[in-house]
Amino acid sequence: MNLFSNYKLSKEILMAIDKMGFEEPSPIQKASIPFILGKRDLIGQAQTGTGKTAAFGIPMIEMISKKPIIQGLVLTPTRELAIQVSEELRKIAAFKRLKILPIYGGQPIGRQIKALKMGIHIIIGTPGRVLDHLRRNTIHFKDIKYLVLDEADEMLDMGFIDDIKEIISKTPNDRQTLLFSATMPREIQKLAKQYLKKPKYIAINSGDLTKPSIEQIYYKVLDKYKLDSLCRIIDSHKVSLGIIFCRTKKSVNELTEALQARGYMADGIHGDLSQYQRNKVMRAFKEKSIEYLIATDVAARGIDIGDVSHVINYDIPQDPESYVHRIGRTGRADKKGVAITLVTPREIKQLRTIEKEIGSKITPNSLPTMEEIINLQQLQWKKQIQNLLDSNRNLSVFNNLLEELTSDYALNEVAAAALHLAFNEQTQNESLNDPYYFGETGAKQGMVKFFMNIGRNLELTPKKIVELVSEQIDMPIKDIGKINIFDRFSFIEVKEEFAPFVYEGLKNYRFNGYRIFLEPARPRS
Ligand SMILES: Nc1ncnc2c1ncn2[C@@H]1O[C@H](COP(=O)(O)OP(=O)(O)OP(=O)(O)O)[C@@H](O)[C@H]1O
Ligand SMILES: [Mg+2]
Repeated sequence: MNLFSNYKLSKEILMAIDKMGFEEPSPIQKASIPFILGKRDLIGQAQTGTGKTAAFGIPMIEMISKKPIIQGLVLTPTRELAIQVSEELRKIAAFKRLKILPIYGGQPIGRQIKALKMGIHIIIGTPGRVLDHLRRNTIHFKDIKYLVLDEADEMLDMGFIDDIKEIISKTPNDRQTLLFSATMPREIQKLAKQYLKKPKYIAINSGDLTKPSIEQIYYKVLDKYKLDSLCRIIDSHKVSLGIIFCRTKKSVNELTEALQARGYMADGIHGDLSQYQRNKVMRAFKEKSIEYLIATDVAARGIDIGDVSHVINYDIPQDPESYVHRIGRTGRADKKGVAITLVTPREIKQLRTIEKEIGSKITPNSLPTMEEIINLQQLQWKKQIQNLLDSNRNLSVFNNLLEELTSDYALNEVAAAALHLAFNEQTQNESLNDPYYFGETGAKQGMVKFFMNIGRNLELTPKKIVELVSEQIDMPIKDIGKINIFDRFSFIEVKEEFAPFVYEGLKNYRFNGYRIFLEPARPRS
């Protein structure tokens, strides 16, 4: 028996829920559906991917009458989310046959005006475009009974607040108002009380903003090796679909180009692209014709694509809320997911702040070595070769070539050379991540000491060494530790968490053609 039938829902709605494959209500649905049916205002907070859309969608669609006037309004912060929410609500309303229309910027307004004349029941819109229609008098909200702010904290955030206030002022006072988000900062709750009548506050797992089904890890990387590090990371994980977040539109463009040039199936999305392009990229990603979606925070909130196995913060998010929403694009409904954050030396503090705010730990991981990646790739090659051989595909075009080669070389030599060529030059790169020693080295507690031999770089003054080292690790050395210089031999002692950066930044460093030799100080025996 479908557990949704415990609620006072009509047959049309229950049939739709059944068809959507929902067997039992999620915790936020359990808590909100009866409450909303009871006509009360509500602030609902529950983790990402736990069904907040249906939590407001089911009772709202239940209560809306078939009379063809606009009775429901859902506001969302982005166009992609408006499209997605209207798709989900259409499924819920499939048998009741309500007309549901997304209206958002970037779409020809004429087409929307025409559609609005078709007798629409529910509008899902972005604030700017909704306001545009209100001002043109092409939309009327005097019969609105239900107003939902999805991603309420984002919606009420400074940039949107005036638009939202103006929209709300055009709706009747006796409307029911519902706010939903995975994050609900305290200020927002206060502000919300202005617009809600005696709202009930429902929070599911509010102490733990992120889901245990999302594995959270981070890698320490240096800015100059970021792209390389990213490639190593994604090559060593089994990514089925990945969203890679960048801070700016420019870095989305640059990373997209760099990944495409390296043969990854990647495409970018951000607010400066045409809506046509944005829709095209989203569709390609959903259909899996691209594997990596490179995005700004425009894709951070609400987007629900079930098979996203990995979210990668190429640039660390600006605030803990953004982190929560970004990583919530994976591990949705009952699925598992992996969230990876790249952290440069200057960003360590920010990572700690995020950890503190979200109330869970982000585990450090070390970059896979070249050897590990080669092993992994060899496995993939093996599989591909086996598949090709098993497919009985006709490969006779190579017979002549093979005959010529095998008259001079052994067959296994020829095969190995062919594999080498196919396998490309990657094998020649050196590892970025040789293991280093973290033991008792005479370093102070919580510090790691490296032995540094500057070879015959005799013109290196102590001041110059400090300067060069700071430059290489992208951080003033005085901020993270110190250097002791004794003639050609020196020690660098740094806080433990910065040790990987120092090692990665210095171990292959050359000055005037001489390599600076760096090795972790051995424990005193
Ligand atoms: N009761 C249910 N049983 C099974 N699947 C469900 C149920 N409710 C919702 N889902 C599915 O779970 C997925 C996530 O739902 P939804 O997008 O509403 O999450 P959300 O809580 O709004 O997340 P976010 O905070 O990221 O916006 C959707 O694909 C939805 O269809
Ligand atoms: Mg949502």
